[in-house]
Amino acid sequence: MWRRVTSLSPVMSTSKPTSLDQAASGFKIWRSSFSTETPTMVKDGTTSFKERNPFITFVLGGPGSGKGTQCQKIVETFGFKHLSAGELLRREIESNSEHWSQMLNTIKEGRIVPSEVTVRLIQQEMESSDNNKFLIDGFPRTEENRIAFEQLLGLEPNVVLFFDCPEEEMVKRVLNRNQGRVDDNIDTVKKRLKVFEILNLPVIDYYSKRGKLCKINAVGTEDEIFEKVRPIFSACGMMSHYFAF
Ligand SMILES: Nc1ncnc2c1ncn2[C@@H]1O[C@H](COP(=O)(O)OP(=O)(O)O)[C@@H](O)[C@H]1O
Ligand SMILES: O=c1ccn([C@@H]2O[C@H](COP(=O)(O)OP(=O)(O)O)[C@@H](O)[C@H]2O)c(=O)[nH]1
Ligand SMILES: [Mg+2]
Repeated sequence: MWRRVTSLSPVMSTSKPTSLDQAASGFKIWRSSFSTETPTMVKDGTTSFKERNPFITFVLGGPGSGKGTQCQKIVETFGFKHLSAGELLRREIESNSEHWSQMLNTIKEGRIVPSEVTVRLIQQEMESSDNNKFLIDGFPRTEENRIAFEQLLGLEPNVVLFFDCPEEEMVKRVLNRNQGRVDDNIDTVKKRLKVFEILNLPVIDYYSKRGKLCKINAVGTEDEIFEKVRPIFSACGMMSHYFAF
C-alpha cells in the first residue's frame, strides 16, 4: 500500500532558469514516468527500519575530493557499510535496468539523477544490510535529495563529513582516476564542479547550521587525511550506548 507525503523542496522549480537549473531536472520526460506531480510516494512499513536506530554518516565533497578513498579506510577501521550513491547508479546502468540510458546520459552530463531513483537504491541497500552503521557516499547531492531521503526514511544523518578540496586538486585527481568512468573527463568535471557549487553546497550549509558537519581539509596524503577522520569516529564509538554503533 502506498501513501502520499508532502512535496519535496523547491530546488526543482527554482526561479533561476539557468542551464544549471536543468542539472537536477533536465529530464522532463523521464521524470514524468516516475511521478507526474510534485508529491512523491512512500511505502508503508518503513518505520521498521527507523526502529533499528541506524547510525548514518553522509560523506560529501566535490568530484575527486577523496570521498570513496576515505570511505574505504573508515570501513576497514570502523566496520561501516559503505554505500556509494554513484556506484549504485552505475550498477543500475550496467544491469540495463529501466531508464538506464537516461541515467547514463545524466551522469555523462554531470547532472543529478532524480531522487526517487537514488533514494530507492540507498533504501534497499540499507534495509537489506545486517550492518547498522552506514556511510552514504556522494549523497545527498541536492536539497531535494536531502529532503526526499529524510521524508522517505524518516531519518537524518548522525554525522556529515565534508571533504573540502581546492578545485584544481579535484580536477587533477579526477583526470588521473583511471577507472574508465564516462564522467572522468575535463568537460564533465567542469560541469560537475558547477553542480557541486550550486546544488551541493547548500546541503553542506544546511548541515553546518544543524551542527552536524565535520569539515576536513582534503589536501594531503590519503593517510594524513584519514588521521583527521579517525577521531570523528573514535568519538562516536565512545557514544555507542546512544547509537547502535
Ligand atoms: N589524498 C589524496 N591525494 C591524492 N590522490 C588521492 C587522494 N585521495 C584520493 N586520491 C585519488 O584521487 C582520485 C579520486 O578519489 P576518490 O576517492 O574516487 O574521490 P571521490 O569519491 O570524492 O570522487 C582517485 O584516483 C584516488 O586514488
Ligand atoms: O546521489 C547521487 C550520486 C551520484 N549521482 C550521479 O553520479 C555521478 C557520479 O557520482 P559519484 O559519487 O560516483 O562521483 P564522485 O564524486 O565520487 O566522483 C554524479 O556526478 C551524478 O551524475 C547522482 O545523480 N546522485
Ligand atoms: Mg566517489
